[in-house]
Amino acid sequence: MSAVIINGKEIGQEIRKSVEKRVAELKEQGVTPGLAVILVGENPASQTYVRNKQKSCEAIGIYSELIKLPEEVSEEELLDQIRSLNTRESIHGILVQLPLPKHIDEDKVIATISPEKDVDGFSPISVGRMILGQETFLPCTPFGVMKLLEYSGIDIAGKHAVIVGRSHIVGKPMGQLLLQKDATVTYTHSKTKDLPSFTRQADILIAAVGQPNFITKEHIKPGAVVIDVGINRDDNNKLIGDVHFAEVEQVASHITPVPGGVGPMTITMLLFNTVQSAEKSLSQDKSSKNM
Ligand SMILES: Nc1nc(=O)c2c([nH]1)NC[C@@H]1CN(c3ccc(C(=O)N[C@@H](CCC(=O)O)C(=O)O)cc3)C=[N+]21
Repeated sequence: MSAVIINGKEIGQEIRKSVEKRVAELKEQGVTPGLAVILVGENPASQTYVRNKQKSCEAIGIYSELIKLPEEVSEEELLDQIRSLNTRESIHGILVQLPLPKHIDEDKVIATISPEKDVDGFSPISVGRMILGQETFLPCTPFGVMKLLEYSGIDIAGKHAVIVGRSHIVGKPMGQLLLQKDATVTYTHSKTKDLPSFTRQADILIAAVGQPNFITKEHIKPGAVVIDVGINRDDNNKLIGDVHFAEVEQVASHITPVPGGVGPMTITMLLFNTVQSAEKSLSQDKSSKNM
């Protein structure tokens, strides 16, 4: 028996089509959704990601603007750029590509992005709203995973979800979103003792470790749903996940591949959030004019 492979590329395409329709409707009302991407320095991986984000925007009619800053840019100058984007009406989403150079305080930078334009969902206000179940932008990767589960017809309520990894941008918010859908959630991490004893209890396993092929069949309960959030490069610079796909595929009921699983969903939800932000600004505009 082998697992159903959850096709993130296909599900992402389907969602992008509906986002594209919303872009067209916004344009009919005179608004073009706009995303500003700030890239600091010359990190080749970051350059590739940013290019992909811009291409994806262009493909569905979202305006995207790249702000390239040199590696040595001062923190204050970066903060000024963000403050100026916060007030620009044509910009509905602001994304600061991570990681940032060491001399810049990442927390401070993220906290400067207006929560109303924080389409990454990384700011403390956005995270607080998410945990309280309030209206906010959800972080794109965990949001994308929720969509993968939904489109694949996987029930969450009452299921035991085990998260491996507790990063601010994936593990932590992932557990919160699953909790909101009534999963029983266990967080595990690098200090967890006897990891397999936890992961083997998972109906839904989220691997967000950052180590290639870390999750093997010994970690998996037969019939589990396995979501691989890992993006690692092997010796030949090939993209591989945190899950040993060939092995785990034999025991899981569903599994996401790398590439073609969670990755394409991350960008899809960024587009989704940007369009959502533009729609919101339009409706607020209308209501203020009616006052
Ligand atoms: N502020 C910020 N927001 C981010 O969302 C953010 C970031 N910084 N820094 C870096 C990570 C990484 N990330 C990915 C997005 C898409 C793919 C993706 O589409 N991957 C494809 C393959 C791409 C390839 O082949 O290189 C896939 O998995 O199928 C991967 C990784 C967003 N990140």
